[in-house]
Amino acid sequence: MDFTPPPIEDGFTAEKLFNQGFSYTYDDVIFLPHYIDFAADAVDLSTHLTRHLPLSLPFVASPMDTVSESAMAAAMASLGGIAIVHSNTSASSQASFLHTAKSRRVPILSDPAFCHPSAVVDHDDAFAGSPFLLVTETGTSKGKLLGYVAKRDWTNRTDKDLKVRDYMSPPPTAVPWNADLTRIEGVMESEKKNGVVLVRDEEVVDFVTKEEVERVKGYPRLAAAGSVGPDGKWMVGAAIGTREEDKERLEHLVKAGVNVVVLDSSQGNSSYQLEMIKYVKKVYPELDVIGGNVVTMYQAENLIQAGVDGLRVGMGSGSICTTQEVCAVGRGQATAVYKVSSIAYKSGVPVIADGGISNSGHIVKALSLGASTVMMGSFLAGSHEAPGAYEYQNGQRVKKYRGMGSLEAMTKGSDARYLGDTAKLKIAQGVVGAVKDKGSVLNFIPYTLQAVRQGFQDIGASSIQSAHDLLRSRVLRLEVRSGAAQVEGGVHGLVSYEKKYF
Ligand SMILES: NC(=O)C1=CN([C@@H]2O[C@H](COP(=O)(O)OP(=O)(O)OC[C@H]3O[C@@H](n4cnc5c(N)ncnc54)[C@H](O)[C@@H]3O)[C@@H](O)[C@H]2O)C=CC1
Ligand SMILES: O=c1[nH]c(=O)c2[nH+]cn([C@@H]3O[C@H](COP(=O)(O)O)[C@@H](O)[C@H]3O)c2[nH]1
Ligand SMILES: [K+]
Repeated sequence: MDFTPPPIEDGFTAEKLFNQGFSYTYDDVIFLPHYIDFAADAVDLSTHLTRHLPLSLPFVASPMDTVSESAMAAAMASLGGIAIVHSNTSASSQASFLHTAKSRRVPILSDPAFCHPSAVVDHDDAFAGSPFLLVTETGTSKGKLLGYVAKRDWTNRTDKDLKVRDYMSPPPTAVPWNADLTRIEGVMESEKKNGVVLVRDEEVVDFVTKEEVERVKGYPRLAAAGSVGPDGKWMVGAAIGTREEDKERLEHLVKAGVNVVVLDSSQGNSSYQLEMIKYVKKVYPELDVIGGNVVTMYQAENLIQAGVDGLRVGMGSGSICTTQEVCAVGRGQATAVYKVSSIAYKSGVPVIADGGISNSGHIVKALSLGASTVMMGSFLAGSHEAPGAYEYQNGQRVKKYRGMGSLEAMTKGSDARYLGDTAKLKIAQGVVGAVKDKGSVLNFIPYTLQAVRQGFQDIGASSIQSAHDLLRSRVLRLEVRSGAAQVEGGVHGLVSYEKKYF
């Protein structure tokens, strides 16, 4: 890697560009290409989420209730990234997201329901949204497995008044919880079965079908390892708030093996957050804590002094955010990422660029302006792994995606934090919407990663660290794009076209 500035002065350094009184976002700026002396495949995108938590992929799923629950957590960890499970639910149910994701080493999750052999299943509520009902001696996940009922078969039965034991299928073969796809597939083949159950410590954790194994096998393979913590399980993060009751929530999460916590707030530079950072670091010194959100150097410095291990950057930049409109505060995301990173790196605190990512170019920009990872909401919502069911809107298959500060999300759980304890008037800082079906993150994340590698190659950065070095040694040059330049940079002048990336 060559860090000598090009002999011919051209473009602006980030330092100059971001100190002119404008708030810029990703689309405003464009990098000038540099010099290529390595292959795109050689670009190493491994990184750190926090001081002590390495990732092989710089991608983080946002703590939102339409993005990150168990399935997203297992999928992101299997790819080498991580998900932060949301806290818009009870502490025990948030802990169960961790438990479920950490109970397997494959990104497959059918979340089966359980029942007793003498149960009569006369309503599909018994399946709790899962395709399978597992029948155990105790009627819970912890008893001996006696058989199972597939919802598909149950729906066609005319004798639903019978006890389950009278029509259940025999129990599938058990496989240890941490078996990988090859092993699971091997067992299915040798036993000539179309499904197996994953079992851990006498607990049945899931039912894996051949169909699901085939689906996952069809996705691109990443060379990078999955994110496995010191406990040998998938790494999963969790969001908490800054109220007294969040200390109890944290205790539940720590028991469930949480690998990192995010103090989830739009304005992290508060006495509440500073106190919570100190509390977490004192009570759980081994646990890394991410503070935020911040967009200024001053906010960042306060949290760094309080002891954060990572900083989440972004205020009002999210696709569902209305904070800048409602509160008149925030910052253009490119400026925010650059400014916060320029102070955080001096203390070795990694920055998470949160919000506003809608294409691979935005990821290249975030990482090259100093972030170590990107946190995404809308980019991952609408995927197979996001919570919720698909529906149709104007003939398009979509999934719901909503802001955590939308009226709907607040009504569901974040009421206390939004209303304050005494406030009577609810003001939303987010909207409820829908995003189109994107398929599985296991499919589109590897392609996105490859696009990011190509961007890195163009600017001459062979790793995230080298991108940061290019930035700080003033070799990286950029410019602001005028409105017309932005139009020119997009597809233009065609009567019709189809945008297809892979
Ligand atoms: N990144 C962004 O631009 C934004 C994100 N959001 C998301 O919405 C959700 C909620 O964000 P916020 O409203 O900022 O949550 P928050 O919990 O930080 O703040 C809600 C209210 O509770 C108060 N509060 C917090 N701790 C307190 C304590 N210990 N005692 C008394 N009052 C206390 C705060 O001052 C604020 O008035 C989060 O998921 C956040 O990520 C919301 C708006 C903007
Ligand atoms: O102003 C806001 N009101 C909200 O209701 C809200 N909910 C989430 N967020 C933030 O947006 C980020 C996700 O943004 P993207 O969809 O652009 O990835 C998230 O990661 C959050 O930082 C909110 N911001
Ligand atoms: K916005």
